[in-house]
Amino acid sequence: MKEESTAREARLIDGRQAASRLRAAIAAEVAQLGRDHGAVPGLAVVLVGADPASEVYVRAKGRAMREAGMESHEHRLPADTAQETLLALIDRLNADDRVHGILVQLPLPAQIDTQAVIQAISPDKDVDGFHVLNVGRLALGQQAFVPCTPRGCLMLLRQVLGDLTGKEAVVIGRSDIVGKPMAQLLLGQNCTVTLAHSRTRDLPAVCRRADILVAAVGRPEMVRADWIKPGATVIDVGINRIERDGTSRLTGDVDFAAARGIAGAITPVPGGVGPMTIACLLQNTLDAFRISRRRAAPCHPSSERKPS
Ligand SMILES: Nc1nc2c(c(=O)[nH]1)N[C@@H](CN(C=O)c1ccc(C(=O)N[C@@H](CCC(=O)O)C(=O)O)cc1)CN2
Repeated sequence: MKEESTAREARLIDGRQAASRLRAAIAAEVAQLGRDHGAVPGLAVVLVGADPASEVYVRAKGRAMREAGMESHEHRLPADTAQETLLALIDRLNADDRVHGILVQLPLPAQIDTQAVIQAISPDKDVDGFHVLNVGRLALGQQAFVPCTPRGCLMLLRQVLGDLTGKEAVVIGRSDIVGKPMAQLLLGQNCTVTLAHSRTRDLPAVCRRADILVAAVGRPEMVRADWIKPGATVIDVGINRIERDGTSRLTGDVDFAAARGIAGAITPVPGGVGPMTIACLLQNTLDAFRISRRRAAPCHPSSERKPS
């Protein structure tokens, strides 16, 4: 007789499915905008050099934009592009009315100062949410463009847990792109947040406190099963390509196979957070489009002060 396993397995958080639902809803809104106003949201994606992973992501972004009925303006520059050339392109895109969002694919080649480029993007077109104004607005709890990966993580968490109030959340990794904005978003959801990093003392013990554990360190399978509180929700942001037994495969920052026996719910890699990053880029572009239309709208006569 076949022996039945009694081991409980964590619920799998399907990022592909969630992303595909979000993309379908965005496509429907874009179609409606076209019917009502004859207008199309547009995103400019700038790729400098030919990093193979960046090539894959930029192609995926262009495809997703077109599938949602939006315009994708791709700008590919050689790896030895001078910073002034890139800044001049950003200036042109800032002034282009067909471009509602601007994204410069990271990482950039070493001769370019990444911060100088990001800060040159108009904050109203900063669909990556990396401009200092959007970072500050997020920290103050104001309306801001939120970086796509943490925005996607929060959507998945809300889908699984609903209200996050009072939850203990631990974020491992303090990057500007994921760790820091993720911590801000969780604070905004009334979680008790610990932002842990490579110098955190007794990291496993800190992680074991977490109802919500977000791993964003870029170290393959660093988070072991005994770091996880039973029943916790685990979001794995890591995308690490590793070679094993002569083949290459993607793995996250969490030891998925072992963690699945302890966690309550967990994202896989691939198929978890990654697809949500691109879906949230579409959402941010649609948001940028709406903001630009509100700015351009003439003042409605009925809102003007009437003579007394
Ligand atoms: N300007 C930006 N640069 C970068 C960002 C960003 O948000 N803005 N994030 C990452 C890369 N990234 C988007 O650009 C990204 C990474 C992964 C995925 C994804 O869908 N991953 C798949 C696996 C894909 C594969 O096989 O390699 C998955 O996890 O299922 C999408 C976007 C760095 N740069």
